[in-house]
Amino acid sequence: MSEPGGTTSDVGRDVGGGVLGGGVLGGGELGDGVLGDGAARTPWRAGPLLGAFAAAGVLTAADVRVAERLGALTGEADERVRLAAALAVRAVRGGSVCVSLADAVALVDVGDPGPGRIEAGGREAAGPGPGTPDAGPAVLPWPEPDAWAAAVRASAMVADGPAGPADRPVRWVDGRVYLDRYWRDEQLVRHEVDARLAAALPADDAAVRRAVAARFPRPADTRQRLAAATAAVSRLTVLTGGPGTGKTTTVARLVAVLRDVHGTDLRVALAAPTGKAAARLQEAVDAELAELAAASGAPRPAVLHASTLHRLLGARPGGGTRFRHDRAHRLPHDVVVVDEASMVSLPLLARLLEALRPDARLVLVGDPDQLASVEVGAVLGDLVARVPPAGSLPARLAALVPDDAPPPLTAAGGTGTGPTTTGTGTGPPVVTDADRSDDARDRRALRGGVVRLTVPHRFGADLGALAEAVRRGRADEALGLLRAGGPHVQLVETADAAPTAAEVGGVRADVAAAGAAVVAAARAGDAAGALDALGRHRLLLAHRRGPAGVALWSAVAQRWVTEAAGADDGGGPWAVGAPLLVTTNDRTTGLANGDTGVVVDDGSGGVVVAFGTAGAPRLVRPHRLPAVELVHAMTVHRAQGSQFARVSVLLPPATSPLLTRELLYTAVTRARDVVRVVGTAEAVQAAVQRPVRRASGLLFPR
Ligand SMILES: Nc1ncnc2c1ncn2[C@@H]1O[C@H](COP(=O)(O)OP(=O)(O)OP(=O)(O)O)[C@@H](O)[C@H]1O
Repeated sequence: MSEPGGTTSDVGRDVGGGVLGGGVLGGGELGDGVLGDGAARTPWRAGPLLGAFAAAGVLTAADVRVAERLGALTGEADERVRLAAALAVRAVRGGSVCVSLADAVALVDVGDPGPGRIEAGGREAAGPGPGTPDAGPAVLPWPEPDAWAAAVRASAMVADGPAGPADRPVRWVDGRVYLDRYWRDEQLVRHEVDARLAAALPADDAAVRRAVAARFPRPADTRQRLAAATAAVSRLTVLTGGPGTGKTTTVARLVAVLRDVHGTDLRVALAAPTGKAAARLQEAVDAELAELAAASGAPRPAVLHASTLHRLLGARPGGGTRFRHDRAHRLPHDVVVVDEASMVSLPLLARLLEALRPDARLVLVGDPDQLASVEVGAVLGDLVARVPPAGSLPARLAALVPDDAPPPLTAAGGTGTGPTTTGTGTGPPVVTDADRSDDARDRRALRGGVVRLTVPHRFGADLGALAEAVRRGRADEALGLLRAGGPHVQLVETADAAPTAAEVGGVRADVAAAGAAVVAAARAGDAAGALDALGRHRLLLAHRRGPAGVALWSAVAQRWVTEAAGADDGGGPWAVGAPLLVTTNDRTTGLANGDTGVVVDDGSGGVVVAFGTAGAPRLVRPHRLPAVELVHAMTVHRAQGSQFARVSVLLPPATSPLLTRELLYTAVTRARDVVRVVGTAEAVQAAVQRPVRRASGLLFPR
């Protein structure tokens, strides 16, 4: 398991390590080399069936090699079974937990570009990826479905159903095919989450009511009060909402409510998937808690430290999938809050749930409409969308905060128990029309401890409306809002996918102004000022390479800044004012992959690099730094968990497989004040119309 921003070979390691490292088949058979760098270029000896899928670009060499190896190790020669395994490996590379064999045909049919093209972390594959135009069901020798399913279920490679043997590398559950390791993680999450929701916690109702009312006094704070009450009586709270809807504020006050009720000794951990997000969380929560204390005349509470999830769990040197805290060595905390939970992968959530004390409260906070984890799973989205088991939570909340809790769903509306499931009890949930409204969905999700905040407090109305149109998949509306523009929204509609110099004139002005301000502050030795200026504007792209990629545009932006700032040192990585991105995790300095900093004059002829926030800069000497690169532009994936006053997003051509609804939504919502979208109308529409689909079994009853 790698931290966010992990490479494709990290994902490969996950697959190989999971299948074999778990001891199922003996160690080390599938090392990094199988899925690691260069695998796609390595020739392989595929049988005719897998060879056909590989030749069509649906499978990569890595998919095929893993499947063939598993076949050899389990004595399974049937190519149809190996094909199912290869499709499961392919699914994992694309972020899915499993593959539904029935859907696999349709996915390729609709031109799914495949995970080889949409790599984890938004990386593009070096060579042509799966889903090249000539791939399609007409030319692919798909096995006959019933015979295929029967062969898979009967195979020695495959465990059939949840009760199937525990020592098989692949598992079949109701038509879904998993690499077994991910099925186990999914089961763990399912069981732990359901156990947390099964029974509401006892609480002093009067004390909870008093604290909730005191901490959220405004009449309009309804959903925030509901969230705090949920955290008071549920061992799982999922707090969701778009940017600026008050999630962080709610977290701080929710902690205050829990302390009011349970005492200030309550051990609270704040965590986030990235160091950057953790720093933001800590700063915001501490500021809010200090303000609350000041307002009530209480002494300022001790600072609540936030850390990355990996650090909280006790990552071991060298990474790996095991942490110091696990089922045998639980975390000591009474409350664990995880921000930016949309970036948490299924395996990482599984490890966290294992490490939590059963009586500890878990509060997951995030925006499920953003890009999901760079690794496997879209677990926040799944927890919000799944049909939770019936529990006592809604009734408990209705009793505790009657004015804020929505009335329970009624059977008359067909929604009394939420969407029904098909007769076999194993099919997908059937959702009636009455269930589809936001209101019905929110009420149903409350059974799962999910509270969605809906009122944006920070966004300009035009920016909020744009984000909402993108989130809801309304392409024409999103394009209309962009074209109409406003104080917080700009569209530079380009004639061609590649913008002209005139079309990026505004981007250039913003890049140059922010960059020159960074350089000026850095030259003056003003670390806080440099970090502040660094957050004024960010250029975002979908791709790393190519004409619409970070590599090219970062170089262009660097030239703009160098010209604007009159830098005479070429703007290299140690030039004063150079913006740096950390590209690996480093225990010595505590810097994490994704942290950004600025090279600052140290006042005595040398330089230091300032990281952290303007409020609390951290200075690190260059020789102590882990791997860094210049960051005049970054991918949208990288920007997740950060916000900037102004954002310019350069869209790739409409045909780019990276151009998805989640990507555009995440890009747009990185802006605190103004977003500028540069691209063709087709690109905007293509993005909004293309939601990412990640297969997972969490949405199903088992
Ligand atoms: N109930 C409320 N009434 C008025 N203002 C609020 C309320 N809750 C939060 N705010 C304000 O709204 C702004 C955004 O809140 P906050 O940062 O908590 O949102 P967020 O959802 O965490 O945003 P992001 O996703 O961008 O981190 C802050 O200025 C906060 O003080």
